[in-house]
Amino acid sequence: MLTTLASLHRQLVVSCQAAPNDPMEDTDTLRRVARSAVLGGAKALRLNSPQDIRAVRLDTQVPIIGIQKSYRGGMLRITPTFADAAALAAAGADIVALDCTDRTHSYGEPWREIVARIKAELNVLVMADIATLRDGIAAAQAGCDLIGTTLNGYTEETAGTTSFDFELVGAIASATQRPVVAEGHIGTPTEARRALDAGAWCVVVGSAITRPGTITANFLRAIDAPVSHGIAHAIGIDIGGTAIKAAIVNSTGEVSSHISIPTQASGGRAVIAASLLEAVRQTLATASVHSIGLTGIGIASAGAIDAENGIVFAATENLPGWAGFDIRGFLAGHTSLPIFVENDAQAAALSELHYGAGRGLSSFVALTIGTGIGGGLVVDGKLQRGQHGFAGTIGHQVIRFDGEPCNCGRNGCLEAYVSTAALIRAYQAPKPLEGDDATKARNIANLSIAGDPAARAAYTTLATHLAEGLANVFNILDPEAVIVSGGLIEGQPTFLEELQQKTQSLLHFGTKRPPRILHATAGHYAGVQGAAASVFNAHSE
Ligand SMILES: CC(=O)N[C@H](C=O)[C@@H](O)[C@H](O)[C@H](O)COP(=O)(O)O
Repeated sequence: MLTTLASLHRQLVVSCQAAPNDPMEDTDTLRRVARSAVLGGAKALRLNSPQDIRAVRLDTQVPIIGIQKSYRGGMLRITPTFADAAALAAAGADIVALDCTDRTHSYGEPWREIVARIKAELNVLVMADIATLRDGIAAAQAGCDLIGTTLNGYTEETAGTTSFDFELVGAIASATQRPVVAEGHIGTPTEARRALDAGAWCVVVGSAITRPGTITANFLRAIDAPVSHGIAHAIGIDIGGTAIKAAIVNSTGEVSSHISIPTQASGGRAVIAASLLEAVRQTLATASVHSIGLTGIGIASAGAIDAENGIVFAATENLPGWAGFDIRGFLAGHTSLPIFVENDAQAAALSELHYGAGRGLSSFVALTIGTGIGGGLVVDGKLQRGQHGFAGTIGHQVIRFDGEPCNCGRNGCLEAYVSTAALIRAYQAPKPLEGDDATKARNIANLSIAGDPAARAAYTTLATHLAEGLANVFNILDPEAVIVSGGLIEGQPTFLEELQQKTQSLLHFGTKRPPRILHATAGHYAGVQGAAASVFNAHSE
């Protein structure tokens, strides 16, 4: 039996079954399908009923996983009794699989009893068909030899899952140390390979190989999808400290079906990840309802991002526990769409490049001013991420030696002088403002727009400090422009002009090369658009 198990390691098992009442539901037909699969290289088969097993055994000695499907009471149960298991073993199955989910079964015997009797009375391995990690752990404790993800998506708890859950495989493998069979919803060779790389012992593929009706329907779905006239769509997601924005974005930058979900950042990594998943699920569902074919999912997140691997390299306590999180790996367990991850400020720069003030520019720096300063750097029409994702971190250049404390732990960073908090500090109010920092800053912004001298003076202070930083940027990089954005400076009548003059006066040979400072035009959804742009960019490369 151990050699059977060893022979399956990293191999493909083909499930040769037909849906009830399908024209393929015929033992001789499935026998031929099985023979063909073995000729093609399948190292094992999964078959339903003693009858099919006996027929296929006449042709091949490859291991057979035997099941007895039962649909009594309208509910599918795999191998509901010990007698079923014994009949499968007698017909030639090497492995008997049975339903080990913890849902209530309206008929048959308790699965633990069946497992115990198979182990005591039959000379076969036992495979647990499960739906969740919890089921997998229980099955391992009950002594099952293999654990298969077969029923993920088919129980009430997991209903709605129509793609393979790569994360589940890894989680069961590490929690149980048992061989895990990746089974159910594996639609392509790439997914089969990915399941093995995610920790599966072997892969079972059924419908994608042996059900012509399902394969045909899949082709038709793609053919019948609305004509897109060359316009692609992607999901764009922007993870911020308070909200996660998500939308469907087309390749011209148009944003639709946008939603916003509270990040609940104080809950830490698991809670933020759950909010992210919810945003992805809702947007995928919307795309599906409207039959919108998606090219991929782009995620913009605060923190320094290892874009190549889709991992958060470093993050501040605005997103507690976020540092080190494998965003791509996490989402890959829930969708087969390709996933791209960018830093949020770098995504905003991408958005300006493709859909905003950066169109037609080949080199620029885009800054977003808010609770801090985010920056993105574009050179020769390409976003520069740097070796660790930190390129464009304009906010942490020191402009005052021993100056104001910065939240990075140093003193005198530009960000300590140009931010929401800095604006509030600079505002010498006749009477103190009410509310939280965001409310206070909004009030100052409105007062300044209305011409209030104290508010205008606060903005002048901000411009004076930002000019120090921008002069450095122009001196070091000599870009075509700097593009600035952020609610704080939107609609401020004289801010940009003042900033431009102050920067020029500090700049080396400033009169010969007046710095070009532009307002961003991508707008409120810049992060979401930029995240989607990273998907389209990857496809055009
Ligand atoms: C839920 C259920 O009844 N699963 C059955 C189990 O044997 C089969 O119908 C599936 O075809 C098999 O699991 C392989 O999955 P997929 O066909 O998605 O590759």
